Order: sequence, then structure tokens, then C-alpha cells
Amino acid sequence: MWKPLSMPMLTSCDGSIQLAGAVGVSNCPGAPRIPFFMGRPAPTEASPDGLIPEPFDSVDTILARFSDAGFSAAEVVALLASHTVAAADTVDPTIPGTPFDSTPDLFDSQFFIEVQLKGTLFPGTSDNEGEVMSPALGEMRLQSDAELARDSRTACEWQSFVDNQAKLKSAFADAMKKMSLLGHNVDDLVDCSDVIPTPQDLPASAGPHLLPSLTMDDIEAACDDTPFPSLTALAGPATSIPPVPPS
Ligand code: HEM
Ligand SMILES: [Ca+2]
Repeated sequence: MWKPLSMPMLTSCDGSIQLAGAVGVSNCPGAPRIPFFMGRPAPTEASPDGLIPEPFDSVDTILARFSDAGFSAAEVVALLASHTVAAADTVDPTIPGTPFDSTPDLFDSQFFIEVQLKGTLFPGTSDNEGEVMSPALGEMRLQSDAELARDSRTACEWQSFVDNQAKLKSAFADAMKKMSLLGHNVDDLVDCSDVIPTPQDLPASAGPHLLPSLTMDDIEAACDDTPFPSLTALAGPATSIPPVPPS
């Protein structure tokens, strides 16, 4: 699980935060190696309010904000792969460490599958801004993720990651590299990518699946071009996903 920071690259930051992010991600099996460039000057002032997307923002607002920074809808979806190794502490403060998918220690496609499942419950309290119902106890679903998975501008890109780990890795690495270089000339920076460890591959037991006890009828497919990949559920009864321990 990638714990050291929230949305690291959207704020102006010096190299140390980016290094922590790139190393953090490299601890997760299945992750790509994120390039790291040193030498970004430290920020001179705090970033203005309203630049960081909120989970209750509309898809229009989220795509417009990222577009201002030069990111396409497809790149926004790729960046959200970060939520496959992430958890929420503050959205529902009664259940800190609640992950966005069932495998917060693996950089896999489960996030893209599980956000597409019908929402049936709130893992904690039910009145949190930016949270919508998730498919499993112990799992948190952001309203923004749910809407991006179902919007015609992003749904097909979202679905494309479900059974394509190679694309998931390369699209995320490319978009992260682009974000880390935003506002900088790569020639002014030193490529220190060699210091980033190479992540392990996903374990053989990993693979795209539905949560136990669910079926393809629980998938709310939203891409008009291609059917949602056919998946089977892990064996056994529905389980509760354990929280991510504080680091
Ligand atoms: C659509 C835009 C996005 C929205 C609305 C969003 C929203 C959120 C929210 C509400 C949380 C939970 C914070 C908490 O309660 O602790 C979160 C966690 C996180 N997000 Fe995002 N996010 C977005 C995009 C991104 C991007 C682009 C990245 C990185 C490339 C990212 C990386 C993370 C990480 C690493 C965490 C986990 C932090 C932790 O465990 O402490 N997110 N996000
Ligand atoms: Ca995962």
C-alpha cells in the first residue's frame, strides 16, 4: 500500500515528496517503476484553494481541472490507478485506513473492477460528503471514482484496465512521469530513476476477479464499445476487508 502522501504530485513540491511517492509505490507488487527526477525548486507559496479535486466534485469539474494542467480524460483515469494502493482516513473519520479496493497492498486492477460493482452498503457512517455506497464491508468508494467509472468520457478507458495489467502499469508510469515534470524542463532536472527499486510482479495467485459471492450481474458496465471482461468470483462467503494499519 502506498501510504506516505495524498495526491503528492498535484501540489507544487520539491523532490523529496516525489521520491517518497516513487519509492512508496515501488513497495507494492504489480506496480511499475516510477521515474524520479531531482532538482525541482522548493515551492515559494502554498497552492491556492480549489486546485486539488474533491471527491464530491463532478466529472465535468475534475476533467476540466486536469485539462487545465494538460491531462486528458484517459490520463486522469490512469492516475487514479493510485487508488488501487490507497485508503481513506478522513472521508469517514470513524473508520480510518479504509481501502478503496480489497487489495490495498497490490498494484492490481481490483480497484477498477470493484468500483464498477453495484454499491450496496456504507462501510461506516452514511452521511459523508464525497462517499457513495461500496460493494463490501471494509471498502470505501469515493463519489468521484464511482462517477468516473460510469461517465461516457472515461468508462471505456476505466474498463480497459480490468484485464490488462501491462497497460495499467505503463499508463500509470507515463502519467506519473508527466505529472512529476509539470511546469519543469526535464533538462533542468537530474534523472535519478536508478534509485527507485524495481517492484515485484503480482503474485501468481492474483488476477482479476469479483469479490466472493458476487456475479457478473453485479457489474454496472458503462462502456458502450466493448463488453466488460467476464470474471469469476473468489470462492467463499462475502468477507469484510481489513483496514490498512496506520504507518
Ligand atoms: C479525481 C481526482 C481525485 C480525487 C477526488 C481524490 C480523492 C481522494 C480522497 C478523498 C482520498 C482519501 C483521503 C483520506 O481520507 O485520507 C484519496 C486518497 C489517496 N489518493 Fe486520491 N484523489 C484523486 C486523484 C488522485 C491522484 C491523481 C493521485 C496520485 C497520482 C491520488 C493518490 C491518492 C493516494 C496515494 C491516497 C491515499 C492517501 C493515504 O492513504 O493517506 N489521488 N484520494
Ligand atoms: Ca489493489
